[in-house]
Order: sequence, then structure tokens, then C-alpha cells
Amino acid sequence: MRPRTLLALVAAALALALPLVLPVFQVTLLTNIAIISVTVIGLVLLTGISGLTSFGQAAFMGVGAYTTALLTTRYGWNPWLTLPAGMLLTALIANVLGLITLRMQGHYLPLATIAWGISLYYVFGNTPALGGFTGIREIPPVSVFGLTLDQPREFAYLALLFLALSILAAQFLLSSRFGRALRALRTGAVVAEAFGANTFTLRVQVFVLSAVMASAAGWLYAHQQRFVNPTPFGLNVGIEYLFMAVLGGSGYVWGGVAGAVLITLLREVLQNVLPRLLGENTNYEIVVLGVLMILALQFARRGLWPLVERFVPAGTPRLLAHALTFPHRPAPASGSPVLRVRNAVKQFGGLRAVNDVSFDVNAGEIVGLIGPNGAGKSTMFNLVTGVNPATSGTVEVLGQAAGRLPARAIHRLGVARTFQHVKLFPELSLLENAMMGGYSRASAGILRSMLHLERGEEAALQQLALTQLERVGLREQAYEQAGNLALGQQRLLEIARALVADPSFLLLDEPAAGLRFGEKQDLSALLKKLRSEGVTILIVEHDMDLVMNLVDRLVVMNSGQELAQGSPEQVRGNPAVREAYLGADV
Ligand SMILES: Nc1ncnc2c1ncn2[C@@H]1O[C@H](COP(=O)(O)OP(=O)(O)OP(=O)(O)O)[C@@H](O)[C@H]1O
Repeated sequence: MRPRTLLALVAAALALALPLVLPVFQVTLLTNIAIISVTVIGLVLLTGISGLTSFGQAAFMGVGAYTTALLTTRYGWNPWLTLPAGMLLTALIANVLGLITLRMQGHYLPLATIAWGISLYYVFGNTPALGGFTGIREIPPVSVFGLTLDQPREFAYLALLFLALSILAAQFLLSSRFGRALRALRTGAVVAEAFGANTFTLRVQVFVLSAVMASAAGWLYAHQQRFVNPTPFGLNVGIEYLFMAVLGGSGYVWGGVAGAVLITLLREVLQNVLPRLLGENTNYEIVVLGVLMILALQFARRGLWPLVERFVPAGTPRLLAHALTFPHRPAPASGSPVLRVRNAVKQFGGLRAVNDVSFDVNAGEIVGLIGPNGAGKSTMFNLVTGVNPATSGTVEVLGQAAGRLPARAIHRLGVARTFQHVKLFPELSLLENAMMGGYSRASAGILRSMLHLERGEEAALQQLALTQLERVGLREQAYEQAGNLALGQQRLLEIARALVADPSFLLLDEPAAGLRFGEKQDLSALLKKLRSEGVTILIVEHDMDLVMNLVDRLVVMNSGQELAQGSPEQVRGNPAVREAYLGADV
């Protein structure tokens, strides 16, 4: 058995045993930890994985708690109906807030979460129907199959069940296509878009999911306490939840649980010990927690869980069985236009990085785009792949005008690319990095992923990724972290990722930089093989030996302008090219 499975089983056994053996007071503490953990796991998905910092999660707990408090006490609803009602209401509120705030970048988003965190707190406190700052009492207990959960020990099991489901769903989500795209939001949104993901929609979805998880935790809280008021849903509590995620390890589901356990227990201990030591009844535990937080940020930036994981290695991931087959994209007819660039101009302020460039790439060709540094080659790539629209002129990719399409839509036409500055996810395995290339071939959304009902698709993506890793010579390292690869191999991994997408048109930005001689030969052979399979290739490359022996045609750029076009021989013999770029002895 894998060490991590063993650890999970130990945790499950503890969860089953503890409510029976602990004194009642500690059982209540355990329940609190389970409830808080559900919210913090949502924060892990939102903040640690997707890079969206929120200080306002406690307010969403409040929405869940107040919904059930109001509907059960005033309208006599069964608590099992108020749970979906609260989650639905929270989803609606989060959706509206998300659509407004999630386009914000940098520190504006956290500031916005503070703003609505405070607003919701005052909505709870100032709404007479919600009992104002005194709150709502006499919330009925939850019943399960006729058993009323009004005793701490019984209720603890309900809270632990919610926690177990949250852990499982979050783990499933993270190991899915959806989870890989979420991971890309934090550091590689350009990659996610380049492989077909709508990053804004993903942001809204994960934001709503984390809010809904907080809402479910709020429902539990209301039926545990049987009383709600605004205090536990204020901004300072929201900040504390974020502390828990960061301290435990905001990039890890179990890190969220660890943070909730640590801070809740520590607060409890400090509340008992400090008054005895200091002889007065003050809130020094908050000061101690603050200092601990600073120390943790200084010495364990990624939180405490990665330290634990070092002792519990993940082992080789299991390959899934019963792979579906994705349809193979039919290649465009040989010789038909794949790319038509006409008088393309790209202006950055006063600089014309691309200045009136026109050229074609036809199906089944390998075309080289060459030129000295700063000639505008990467900018041209960005015009073709939809990262930047052209200032004027037209760029037509596979029959569609690229100017009006986002990168993800151009990708879905059958275009895949690599990047000049490698854009991989260093903490993920080569396999997972390569699987990202297949994002738009699969279709499982958030729900199917959380329930792990996308196994067939995942199995197919694993197989495709392994096949393409094999092709670029990286099969052996499939389960290693991408960050451990040398730069040249990282470029090969980017090619494997692009091939998983089954592209008709492949754009390679300096793929041979950092490769050794033998690796360059292998790369050249691979690209020729791809051409014979019908893949059209546009390649930017500085290695002239490789380019001249590989491409069918060349487009030469200099200072944003098109200098020459033609076969390698024609370009080699062109005096303007020799003078401007290649030098006399090419
Ligand atoms: N986003 C941007 N904003 C402003 N200027 C830019 C931007 N992107 C590129 N440039 C400028 O446009 C010019 C062309 O850059 P580009 O990266 O396209 O050249 P390149 O041919 O790919 O060069 P290299 O071979 O060095 O990568 C450079 O002067 C560069 O500084």
C-alpha cells in the first residue's frame, strides 16, 4: 500500500474513533475543526491552487448559516432542504461578485474581497429579519434517518462526513483536467488559454465552488451552535481562515486541514496557558498567532504540509484503465492555406514590432521564420496564436480571421504552440504537464471532475501524453517533476504538450535552444516525421544548420519588416539577408 493511502486510512480511522473516545468538550473542538476545514479547503482551491486571494470566505459561511437559520426558524423548512437552498443562494451571490471582481489583477482582488466581506457582515448585523447583531436563536437540530443529531458526539460524525467528502472532491478535482487548468491560473494563464481554457470562466467557477463549500460549512455551524450572529462571519475570521490555509500549506488539500487543526488547537492552548502565565485575561493569543504567522511566512513559505510530504512520498501515479479514444483531427488538404498573413502591423506605443509583413504557410510545409534578435518573430507568433491582435492588416489561421479570436479559440481550430521562454509547471510531473496539452480534447467540467466520473477521458489523456513523451525521448522521466529537467529537455516537453493537442498547425518558438547536437538531430527527425503525418509547422529558430536542413521555405524578418522569402537556397544567396542577418560566411 502507498504511504499516502496509509496516511489517509489512519486519518479516517482516527475520525471514526475520536468522537467516541474524546471528552465532550474536545469532541466539540473536533467538530469545529472539521467545519472550519471545509471552508479552508475551499480557500486552498481558490488561493493556493488558483492564486486568487480572498479575505471574505467567512462571509460566505454566513450566507449558508443565515439561510438555514431563517428558513428553519421562521418558515419551518427541513434543514436538509435549507442546505441546497443556502448553497444555491451563495452560488448566486458569489457568481455576481465574481463576475464583477475577478477581472481585477494584483492587489485589487484581495481589496475587493475585503470590501464585500465587510459589506456582508453589516448586512447580517443590520437586517432586522436576521435578528440584527443579536442574531437568530433556537435553530432546530439536523436529523438523519429519524436520528436527531443534537448531541456533540453524533453531530461530530456529520461534520467529519462533510470534511471527508470535501477532501475527496477536492483531491479528485485537482487530479483532473479542470484541476490542471486551475493550477495554470496562478502562474501560467497564457498557457491555459493557449491550450483552450477560458481562464476567466475558470476563475469564476473556482470562486463559486469555494464560496459554496464555505456555505455548506456555515450550514453545519448553524446546526451545531443552534444559534447564529454576525461575529463568526466577520472580516477578522475571514483573515484567520486565510492564515490557516497559508500556515498549513495553501497549495495542498491536506495543508488546509493541517492549518485548521493547528490554529484551532493552538488558540485553545494559548487561551488556557497565557492567562495563567501572564496573570490576566487578555487576548495575547492573537499576538502569538500573528508572530507565528510571520515566522511561518519567513521560514516555510509554502506552509507546513510540504514538510510532512517529504516523509510521505507520493510514489508513481496510477495509470487509469479503459481509455476513451479521442477523434483524430483531419489534416487540411495538402497545399491548402493554413496561415495567410497580409500587411500585418503590430505597434507597441511608438515601436512597430511587426511592420507590414505578408506571407503564407500551406498545409504540409515546414516554414522557418528567422531574423536577428528583436526582428519581431515572437510578436508575429503572438499575432498568429491570438495572444495579441494585429494593429492593422489581416492574419487568417485555418480559414478564420485571428484578429477577432482569443488564443483559446485559435487553439481549438487546431493550432498548438511552444513558447520562447519555456512555460511549464515545474512542480507537476512531465506527464501532468503533457496532459495539459489535451485540455480541449476532453470535456469534463467541475462536477464530473469532483465526482471522478471523467476516468475514461483522463485515461486517454494519460496514454496520449505518454505516447508523445516517448516521441520526444522523455518517457523514462514521465513521473519526475518538470522543474528538474534541463532547459533543452523542458523545450522538448513543451513540444510533447503541444502534440497531445493533436494539432494541424504547430508553432515552435526556438525549440532547439539548449539542446545538444544529438538532441537537435532527433528533433529535426521528429519534425520531418510530423510533416509526413500532415502536420504543418512554423518554426522560429536561431540554429541555422538545423533550420536550413529542415524547412521547405523561409521568411526572414529584420527590424519588424519582411526582408526576404524563399527556399533555404534562395535565402542563403540573398545579399540583403547576408548583410542584415546571416553574415558573410553562412
Ligand atoms: N509587449 C511588448 N511591448 C512593447 N514592446 C514589445 C513587446 N513585445 C515585444 N516588444 C518589442 O518588439 C520588438 C520585437 O520583439 P520580438 O520578441 O518579437 O523579437 P524576436 O524577433 O522574437 O527577437 P528574439 O529572437 O530576441 O526573441 C523588440 O524590440 C521588443 O522589445
